[in-house]
Amino acid sequence: MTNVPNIILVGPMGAGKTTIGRLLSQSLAREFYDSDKVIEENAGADIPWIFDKEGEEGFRKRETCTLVQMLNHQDDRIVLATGGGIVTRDENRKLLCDSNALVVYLYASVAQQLHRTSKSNHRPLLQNGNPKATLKKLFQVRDPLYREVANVIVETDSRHPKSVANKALDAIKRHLKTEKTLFNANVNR
Ligand SMILES: Nc1ncnc2c1ncn2[C@@H]1O[C@H](COP(=O)(O)OP(=O)(O)O)[C@@H](O)[C@H]1O
Ligand SMILES: O=C(O)C1=C[C@@H](OP(=O)(O)O)[C@@H](O)[C@H](O)C1
Ligand SMILES: [Mg+2]
Repeated sequence: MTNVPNIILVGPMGAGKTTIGRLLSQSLAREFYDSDKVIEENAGADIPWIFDKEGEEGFRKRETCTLVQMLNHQDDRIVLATGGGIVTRDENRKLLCDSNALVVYLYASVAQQLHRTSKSNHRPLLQNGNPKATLKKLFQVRDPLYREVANVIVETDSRHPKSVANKALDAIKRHLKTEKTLFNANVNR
């Protein structure tokens, strides 16, 4: 599938962006990047450390720089998994919408987000207070923002990662086919 543009995955914590992104990159024989990992490599420190020393604002600045860096990537087309908060800055949403990338929103219910994030402690926003209430609050604010930037939405609840990756690939192909049909219809008008 050489005609598939850069693929960028957005969605809440625990939607499976990192996991599905890696699987998609293998299916498409592409480089895989995770914006959180790139931020950590650039900073020489992990995300909990960045939140602790620079606050969320410091992390968001680094996240925007990383998004710009990844969108300017000169190599072959890539698959990029983002962090769940990438859509919170207007600037980032504009970057995503103005890019040629195909943006996939991996949807997960709050119950699934909670279940899938409960096994790890590397997400600073879920370390204090009530994780369920936090995820619910974030989802209310962010779900419309994910929808605003997405070309394709893939539901991930009660599915194995491999079937979600296959479902995403099918949805991407369908989207590209529709775009091509619309383009041809306009050209032949
Ligand atoms: N579709 C899925 N079904 C079951 N578990 C999943 C699914 N997608 C991801 N997971 C698991 O959920 C956890 C969080 O996934 P991750 O890819 O880190 O999410 P994100 O990057 O969106 O925060 C991991 O343990 C992963 O193995
Ligand atoms: O939702 C968020 O604001 C965040 C999500 C995390 O990434 P994942 O969505 O991959 O967990 C990471 O970027 C950071 O902890 C903040
Ligand atoms: Mg991730």
